Amino acid sequence: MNLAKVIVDVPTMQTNEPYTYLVPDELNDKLQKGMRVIVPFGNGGRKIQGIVWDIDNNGTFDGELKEISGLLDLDPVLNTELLDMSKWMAEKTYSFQISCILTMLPSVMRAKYQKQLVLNDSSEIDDDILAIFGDDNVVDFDVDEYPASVLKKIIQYRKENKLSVEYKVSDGAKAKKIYAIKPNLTTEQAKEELTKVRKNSKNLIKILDFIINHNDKEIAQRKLVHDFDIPEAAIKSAVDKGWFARFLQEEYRNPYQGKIGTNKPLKLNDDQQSAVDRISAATNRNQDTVFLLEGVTGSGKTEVYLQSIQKALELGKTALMLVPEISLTPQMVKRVKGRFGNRVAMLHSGLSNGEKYDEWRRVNNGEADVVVGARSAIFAPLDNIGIIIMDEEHEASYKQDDSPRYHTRDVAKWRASFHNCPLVLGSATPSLESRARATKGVYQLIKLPHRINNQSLPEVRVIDMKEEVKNSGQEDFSSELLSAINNRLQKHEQIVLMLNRRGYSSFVMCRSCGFVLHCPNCDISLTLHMDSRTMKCHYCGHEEPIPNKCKNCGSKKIRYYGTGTQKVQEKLQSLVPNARILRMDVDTTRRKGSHERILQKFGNGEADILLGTQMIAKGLDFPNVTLVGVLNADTSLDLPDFRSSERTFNLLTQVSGRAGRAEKKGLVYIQTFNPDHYAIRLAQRQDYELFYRKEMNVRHQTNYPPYYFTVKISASDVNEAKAAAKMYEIAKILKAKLSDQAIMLGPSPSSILKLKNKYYYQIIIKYKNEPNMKPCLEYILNHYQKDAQKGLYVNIDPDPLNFM
Ligand SMILES: Nc1ncnc2c1ncn2[C@@H]1O[C@H](COP(=O)(O)OP(=O)(O)OP(=O)(O)O)[C@@H](O)[C@H]1O
Ligand SMILES: [Zn+2]
Ligand SMILES: [Zn+2]
Repeated sequence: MNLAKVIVDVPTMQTNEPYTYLVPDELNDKLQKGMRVIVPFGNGGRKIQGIVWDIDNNGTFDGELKEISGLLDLDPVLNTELLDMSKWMAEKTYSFQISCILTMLPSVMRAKYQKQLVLNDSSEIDDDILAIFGDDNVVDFDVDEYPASVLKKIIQYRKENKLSVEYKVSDGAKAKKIYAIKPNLTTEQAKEELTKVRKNSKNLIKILDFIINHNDKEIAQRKLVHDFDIPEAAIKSAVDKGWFARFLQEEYRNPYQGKIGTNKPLKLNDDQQSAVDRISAATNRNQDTVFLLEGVTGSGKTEVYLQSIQKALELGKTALMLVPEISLTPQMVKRVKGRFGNRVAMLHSGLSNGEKYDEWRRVNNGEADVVVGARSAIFAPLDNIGIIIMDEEHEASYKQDDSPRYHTRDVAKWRASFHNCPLVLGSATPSLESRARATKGVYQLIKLPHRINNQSLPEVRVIDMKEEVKNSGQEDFSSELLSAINNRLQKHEQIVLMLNRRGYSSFVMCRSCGFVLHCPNCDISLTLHMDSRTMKCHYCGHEEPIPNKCKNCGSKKIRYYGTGTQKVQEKLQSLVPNARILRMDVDTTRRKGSHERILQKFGNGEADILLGTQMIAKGLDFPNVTLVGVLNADTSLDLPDFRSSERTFNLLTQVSGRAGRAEKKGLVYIQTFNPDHYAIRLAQRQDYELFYRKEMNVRHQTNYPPYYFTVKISASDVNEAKAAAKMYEIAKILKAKLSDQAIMLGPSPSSILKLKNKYYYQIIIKYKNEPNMKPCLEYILNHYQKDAQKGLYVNIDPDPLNFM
């Protein structure tokens, strides 16, 4: 028997194993591992998508088998490497293999299921039901489209088998097709025709001229219209005459077409050169070494990446470079595309789904051998990888927040060892975990301690806002920062200002009774937004009108507290009326391409000040920026998370690094209410190594990573008591199964207890050596799976980055 093992698109624990199907004869020679198929599933035999995990041409099976119904692909969409990886990843992240597989593929390849209503027997069926079908026997069927009276009848007819409901699997992965033209005439024939056409048939003459000059050329119809000024109607009549063959051709959507110039490799300085030498030696020798490239801001890490990629390409290998989403700036694209041209595929959220699919196919077909992208680009279907790079390796966005909760760094390591190639982790402020591994010699440490051209790091001044408020009542702009802003405006130098809170005011409080307006769905206060004149929840998107009286006591004494980017922009504009200010935050960058447009404008000198949230802290390389101001350095310090010092240090160091990157010297102001906090003091010195040692001490004393491993288990339910009770139950299991060296924090409500109408309770376990941990977590996952049907979800987050 020809059998295939298929991983089905039913994400439950019971279906987390491949299912066996019969391969029908007509698919025998076509079916390959890693293809998407349609298979019947369950008692009703509804059709779902699956992935072929394995094929056995001499299989035996006792019992009844269903047949594969159809193929969705002509070539495999997952190679054996990615198939193996999906299994490893499912185990590592306590998730379902099918979820991992779907995460690896472009979203358009996740099949959609369309319910259909089928008419089996039209006798004795009411007219209003027959009308649904029109002339067909099958129609798409969405339950909410019909009134209850109609649904009732449908249910009855179903019982009588006159109607049935089926599922159609529809594949969203469609290549874009365009018309292309190819001349059918030889040059001689065209010349011959030319003597026959009338002198005033201008368009036909143009067409024949085209054929005479380009007679073997295939050309997009659109191009023929554009470049040769031939109207579509004339092309059609040439097709009718048999001069042209017209056919449909696949076209890649290329968002960068023709927009990017070229650039040449720069002459490396000694530190950069020795970095490239060490990295490419590993590529040469097929060694899966992990390098930690610790380079201060502006030390030229990108050039090291590009030249190391170049070396891999020279050996006929491919390269994968990951950057945080927000660093995929026009500058970054220009540098990489400008260096390697069309060989580069870009994968990021700024592209439409169609564009992403096309870029993915260029990689899958081997047409692109350099991939640059954000988190999910780690799954790009490259063969023969010679180098993997992760820029800003400390960035939290490398960890996915939903299932599968993978960290890109772990996947990158897996792929590097599969391909026997180096992995380069780069940052000015490496994560403590990575830096500690470098100390131990697990990673190779490479340092770039100086800025390019030996420009010094900018001077950083810390301003105590407690004093400032006392003396001048100023909350947003200290007098020192303001005079520095004025000074730069006069000199026509540029300014970057960071305020880590968007919106206008962070909360609204009644001064009579102290009532704060909260989101009805979440345990979070609503933020005032002036542009839309609404109160918004930043977690679930809930919006409501700005209140004019207190919802609790009816008082009109309502005050807005705290500031966000919108309010600061207003204030700043009134302080420096002639300055041109650009604001960059989630609200101004929602539209496709707006992020790029803002940065382009700033880069072109069309604005003096770039004001934004942490979005502006990373990667920007503008030579004319000489002043950076952090308006409130404390926002990330106050969070109940053991990494808050590390995050604050990183953010301040990164944003400081935007100043003085070229010839002109940079200056940075950090405004804070905690001027003596070590994270702020050390960020002032931009001394990563000292911060690392200090913070390692803190972690050692408090038993946190990198000294301990952590795992977070959480339960959520619309009923708070149920979520809490479940966590206490789980706590009991954990206590029974784990050693007494494991430290358990909780059960406790999560810091945001209520989110999108669900309550969250959690346990955090810190542990060192706990052989029982994996089986124990798997037991919990299996055991509580059934509760998901009732709306109670138990989630496991290994090595969580978010403790709240
Ligand atoms: N060898 C070189 N010669 C001249 N200029 C260079 C050289 N290497 C890099 N540069 C330039 O130095 C500037 C800073 O480099 P780059 O942006 O790569 O720094 P970085 O280390 O990534 O900094 P950050 O961590 O702050 O993003 C860029 O404008 C880059 O073009
Ligand atoms: Zn009130
Ligand atoms: Zn909400």
